[in-house]
Amino acid sequence: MSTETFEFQVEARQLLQLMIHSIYSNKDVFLRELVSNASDALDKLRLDALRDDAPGADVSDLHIGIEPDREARTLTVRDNGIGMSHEEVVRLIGTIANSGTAAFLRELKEAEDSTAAEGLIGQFGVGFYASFMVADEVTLVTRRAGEEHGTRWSSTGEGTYTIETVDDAPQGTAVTLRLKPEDAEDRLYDYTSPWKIREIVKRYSDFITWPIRMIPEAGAADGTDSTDGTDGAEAAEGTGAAPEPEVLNSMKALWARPRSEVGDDEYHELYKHISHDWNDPLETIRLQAEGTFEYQALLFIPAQAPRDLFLQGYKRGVQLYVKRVFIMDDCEALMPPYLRFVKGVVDAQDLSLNVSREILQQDRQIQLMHRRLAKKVLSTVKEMMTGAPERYATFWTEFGRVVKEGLLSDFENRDAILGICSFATTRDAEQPTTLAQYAERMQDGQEHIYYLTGESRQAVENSPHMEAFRAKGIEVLLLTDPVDEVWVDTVPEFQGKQLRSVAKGDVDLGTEDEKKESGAERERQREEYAALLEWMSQHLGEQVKEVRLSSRLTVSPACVVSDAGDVTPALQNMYRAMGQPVPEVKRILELNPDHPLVGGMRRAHADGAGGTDGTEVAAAAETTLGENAELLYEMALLAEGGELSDPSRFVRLVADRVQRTL
Ligand SMILES: Nc1ncnc2c1ncn2[C@@H]1O[C@H](COP(=O)(O)OP(=O)(O)OP(=O)(O)O)[C@@H](O)[C@H]1O
Repeated sequence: MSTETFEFQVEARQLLQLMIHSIYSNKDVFLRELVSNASDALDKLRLDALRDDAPGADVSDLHIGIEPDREARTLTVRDNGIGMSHEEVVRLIGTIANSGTAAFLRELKEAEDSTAAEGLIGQFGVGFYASFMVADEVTLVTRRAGEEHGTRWSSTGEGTYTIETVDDAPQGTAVTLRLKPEDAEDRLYDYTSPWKIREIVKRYSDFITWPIRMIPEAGAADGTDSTDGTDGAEAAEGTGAAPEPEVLNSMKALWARPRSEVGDDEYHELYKHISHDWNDPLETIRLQAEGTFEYQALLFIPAQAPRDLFLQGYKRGVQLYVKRVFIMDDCEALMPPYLRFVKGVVDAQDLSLNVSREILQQDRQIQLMHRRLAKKVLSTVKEMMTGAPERYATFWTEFGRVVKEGLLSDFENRDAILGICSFATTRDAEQPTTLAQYAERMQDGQEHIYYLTGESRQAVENSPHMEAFRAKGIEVLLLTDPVDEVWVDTVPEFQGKQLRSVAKGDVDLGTEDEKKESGAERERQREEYAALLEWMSQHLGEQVKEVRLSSRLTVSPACVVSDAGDVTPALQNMYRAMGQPVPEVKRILELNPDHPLVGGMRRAHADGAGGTDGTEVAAAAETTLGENAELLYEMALLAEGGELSDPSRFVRLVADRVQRTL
């Protein structure tokens, strides 16, 4: 058979270089990755067989074999699972399809020190390629179950790999590593040592539901003696010429075992197996449902949000098992989209092994399960808030943005979701607040929970809309996630208190007495400014629906606000970005009557600039006043971080005025 040579895809090559130069210090995990892949391959084959979808496959003794050969310094991990076709080998082993991994590689390039790099790699896991941490050549021989020919893939990890067709490959996949020399200082151990293999499997792969058999000294078959082990631990068990395979794992389904019997480490290893994350999870959640519809769930909240969490095509959902048999990955029927970061296993007793995604979506029991699991995740986070505030803070930083999507979709759990939200606040530069804490601190006479949405904390905090609130010491929530623009409009209240944007509608702050006192003064100003406001409303009629006096400004001359029920500009932009047409909604220009600029405009208007006496002087004055009105409006837009429709005209008008001061 002819041997073909292929080049690795660029990203794959980068990743291999990293593996060869070993930026990850714990090299033992290569074996976990190979066993994990082998286990997946066995799951897939069993499932196909259950569905009569694997003609010609042998499912009689499914297992994983580990074969060390001390003499040849090789280690082989073998499974008799689904295997790969020639095309699959090229597609799956030579390229990196995972978008998260591509993003990871970009970041890794930027990471300066090796600890940062190790942290990053832990976040993604690299699967099969981890072999190159411990091997200088990797050979994979595989035959897809039911197919006649097999494929041999081989590479030193340097840029190319070879592929050839083979005739005598057994069903499944065997990965043989030519091991690098032992180097304990670099945590590169002797991976032909049965003792080491036992230890690694026990630590990382004990729960794997297939037998992991070690065949000590595979080399014995070609004449080497299996009893010449040098480890003390091995010498004791060297029993002679024909070593029996030894099953290394207990195969117990962790989710079915009582909590008291399982160590946290074991849970964490299961998490790593199903999530491909190399780090421990933030939280482990166990749930056992008894009764008519029996199931067990073991759910995990990762410690870090995956990079592709917000990309289209992100696979959500947990693994579904039926009576200990793996049925599917990413079972989206079991988790709502806003909890799509939750990983784990759900094992149901009363489902058919043939169950399909479509059936699951409609199954009433599954819907009940979905509700129960969502509630359980939310209540766990709630407990974290009080029991482990630091862990909760991590949770919120990583997943808060996603969880808030639930406010738009899961009405049944809205209060529970609001209860675990926290928000940046004007009260504290670092420490966020919950709504309950905010409500507790509300001042006498304050009726609403105030917030402002925007692009960044700085932009929101410096927005003119905040001035009166700052002056009166009223706390405002600073909402800067895109999703905030949307949910605030759909959540009417929290504990009977309305949520109100400081940039929308009228604001009426202060105690009853203060309101009464300021009422008379306001009335006077309203009369004083009536003519200017009317003139400006007309002059700026294209841009705004009204010009009025403001009670929210103390420093700035003007600000732009929306009517209570109107869509904000940010939301309009979001809809537009999604390709949805939105009509332009005009906003309201509010003026600060106590600002000298606004007072000056009133006088200019009263002096005849807004008049209609038709003289040339009056016409010029009106043009100037009109331009000033435009500038005032545009300055207000800039102050809230908005954009101008004609920036060059704005600059020209400002330059003209600056010039006159020189
Ligand atoms: N023993 C095997 N039997 C059958 N297919 C395999 C085996 N090992 C790997 N594969 C195929 O190759 C693909 C890539 O494997 P690899 O370990 O690189 O990544 P992964 O397991 O998909 O994810 P991760 O990189 O996060 O570990 C797998 O998804 C699987 O389809």
